[in-house]
Amino acid sequence: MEIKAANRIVVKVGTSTLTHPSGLINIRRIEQFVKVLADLKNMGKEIVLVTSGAIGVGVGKLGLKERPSDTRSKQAAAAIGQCELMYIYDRQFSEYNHVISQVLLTRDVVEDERRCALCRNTFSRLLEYGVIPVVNENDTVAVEEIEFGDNDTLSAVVATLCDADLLIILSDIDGLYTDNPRTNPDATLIRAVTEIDDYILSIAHGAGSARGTGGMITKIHAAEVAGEAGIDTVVMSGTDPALIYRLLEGESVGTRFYSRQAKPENVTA
Ligand SMILES: Nc1ncnc2c1ncn2[C@@H]1O[C@H](COP(=O)(O)OP(=O)(O)O)[C@@H](O)[C@H]1O
Ligand SMILES: N[C@@H](CCC(=O)OP(=O)(O)O)C(=O)O
Repeated sequence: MEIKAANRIVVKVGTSTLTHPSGLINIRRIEQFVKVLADLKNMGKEIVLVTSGAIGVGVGKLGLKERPSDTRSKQAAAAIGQCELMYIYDRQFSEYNHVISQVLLTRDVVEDERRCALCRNTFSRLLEYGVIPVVNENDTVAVEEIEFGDNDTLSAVVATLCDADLLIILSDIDGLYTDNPRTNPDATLIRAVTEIDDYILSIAHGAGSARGTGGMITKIHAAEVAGEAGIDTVVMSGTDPALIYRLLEGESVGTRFYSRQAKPENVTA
């Protein structure tokens, strides 16, 4: 599918895009980001937002000096931060007259047919109502993402559950490079990936900052999960949210992972 034609879009934003190096929320970034999503909605697109940041916001609210390293404290911080995070989004989206909803999930919902169907029903009705679902992991009942990872895999699961046309993963880096550009200055950006093979898996490494958790490898796994459902994934920088417009206008932005069903004819990886 041409990116321009994508109508139902899942956008995932991570902690390192939403927060300053201090760990506190990056107000300007969130404002710009919400404005772009609200505008896309006004253009007729259906938007589902998968957002991290609960722990970061909770840490700020508790006045802790740094992000805790033990799971129990991270769960508590997430529980505290989640409502503040939703309050921030609700206030921002309300400025543009958009209604949001909170959906807390665990990525294993897809393993149970009934739970999977319940999630699908909720998403489809929310989208019919014209609401923007705002999704995060339920960190009280699952700890995989806060212990090992990120919300990247969750975003792919959500894209599948919503039958999305496109998954956009906003990162602190502008796409997949031939090596981690933070450690190898000669690494170059890969514009298109038509197959997630051993080479692609070998160049994707872990997180690059104290606030990032999954790194590139979890984004590749997310692209794999989405790809199996016929959904393309774009990994791109979240630094300038307005870049999403350029992507949706058809410009080559970030790294595009083509799903199995959507291999283009003239793309070189
Ligand atoms: N091949 C690669 N190409 C690009 N970034 C890579 C690669 N391997 C590892 N990385 C690291 O992955 C990081 C992005 O993931 P992460 O730190 O989890 O942040 P976020 O979830 O906000 O995108 C990059 O900043 C970079 O340091
Ligand atoms: N669900 C948690 C943690 C998930 C997390 O750190 O993900 P990410 O920032 O995408 O690597 C939160 O909202 O803080």
